[in-house]
Amino acid sequence: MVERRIPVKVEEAVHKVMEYIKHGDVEEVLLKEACGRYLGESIIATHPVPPFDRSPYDGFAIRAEDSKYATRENPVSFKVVETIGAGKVASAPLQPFHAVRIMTGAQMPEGADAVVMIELTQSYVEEQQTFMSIKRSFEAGDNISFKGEDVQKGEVLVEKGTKINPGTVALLATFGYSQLQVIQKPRIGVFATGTELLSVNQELEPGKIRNSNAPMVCAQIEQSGGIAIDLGILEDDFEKCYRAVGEAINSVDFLITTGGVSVGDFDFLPAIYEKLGATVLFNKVGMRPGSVTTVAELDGKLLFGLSGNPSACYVGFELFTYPIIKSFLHSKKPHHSVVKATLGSDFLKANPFTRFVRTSIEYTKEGFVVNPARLDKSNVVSSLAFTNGLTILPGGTKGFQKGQQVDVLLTKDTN
Ligand SMILES: Nc1nc2c(c(=O)[nH]1)N[C@H]1C(S)=C(S)[C@@H](COP(=O)(O)OP(=O)(O)OC[C@H]3O[C@@H](n4cnc5c(N)ncnc54)[C@H](O)[C@@H]3O)O[C@H]1N2
Ligand code: MOO
Ligand SMILES: [Mg+2]
Repeated sequence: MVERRIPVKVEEAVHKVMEYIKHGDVEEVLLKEACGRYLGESIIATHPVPPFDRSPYDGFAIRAEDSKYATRENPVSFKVVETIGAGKVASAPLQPFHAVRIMTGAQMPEGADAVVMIELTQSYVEEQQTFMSIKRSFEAGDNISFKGEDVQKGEVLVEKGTKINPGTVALLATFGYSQLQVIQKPRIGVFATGTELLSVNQELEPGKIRNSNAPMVCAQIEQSGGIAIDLGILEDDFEKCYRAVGEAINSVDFLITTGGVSVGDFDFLPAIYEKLGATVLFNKVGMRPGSVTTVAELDGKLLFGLSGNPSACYVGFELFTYPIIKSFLHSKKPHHSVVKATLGSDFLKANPFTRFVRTSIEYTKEGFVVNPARLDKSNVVSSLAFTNGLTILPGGTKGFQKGQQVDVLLTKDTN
């Protein structure tokens, strides 16, 4: 008699897994290696940005009050006393009716309180002295990029647990972080189980297929910010699988197996979890594909028993393993984002379980539109190449029609 499994709701299954969140420690990396990693320390502004008042234009720094009576009919002239490019500072405080020719990014001379763009001035030379004149007045503060206008000293700019993007790298560089603390990546072992499995470089043989799950899952792990450790293929042999799983768990933060979790004669994972003394969080989820996804816990470590069917394996990872990886990385938003979209095709057949349709989501003038990515069956692999989201069709007695609004889980890593 086959054991009857009680399905748990998807949200409940996710909730159960999230009770075993483990947060990663920090490690130091060079700034050039930091993009894509998660901040292990908050970035706090150690100085204002810009650190000094500076000119946002190529022009002339003046005292605004000297320009008060400048008009088209009565231009006011300034003696140009020096020229400073970015990186240089004026040699002396600015005197009345003097101007410093100043370039974008250069520090404002002491005493100057406005900048006139070059295009609004006329320069001329008299007795070997350069002058410039202007035909309108300026207010104090005109055309100045003020110290601290971008960032105030002491501001907490980016919090620990934020994914570092090229913009974050710019900020880190601004504050002199040539090296910084990031969260260690979780090490995740992956076993593909199945006597039918060949490695990628093997020729097909009768009854055999190439192992596509492990390379896919390793890519999913890497894309989510973890380190994938491909532990190879295990034939469906209880003792061999039991020993391999038992040993591997000690050297990784999480362990994924694919296949062998259903009720077949050679589906050994349930018995392996039992013999290992692991606590099974659930072994059936009210979803399609991936209903047989099983998650167990042993000594605080999670064992993800993903389904062998490629599409079910993919979905199981994105729903359960992805948020655990993100949580390990201290992400404050560990789950994939969900957006509203319009169904581009009919799904008329009702299903008691929540369906996660591998979907190609497109952004059109009318908003997001979703269509199934090729054949929507648990055992297909081809749809996965065109999947960038999972359309969530709640279980029930009704089907869904083209044009209906649905929720879509974006599987592209946006967090
Ligand atoms: N009597 C029942 N049979 C099945 C049930 C059920 O409830 N009762 N559930 C079905 C569902 S749903 C799924 S999903 C699969 C799950 O099977 P397993 O997770 O135990 O996986 P396997 O049996 O090992 O393999 C299933 C399928 O996937 C192929 N596979 C396995 N590993 C890989 C890999 N690394 N790369 C590519 N393809 C792989 C394997 O050859 C099988 O075709 O069970 C149903 N059966
Ligand atoms: O678990 Mo199976 O993937 O529901 O199709
Ligand atoms: Mg099976």
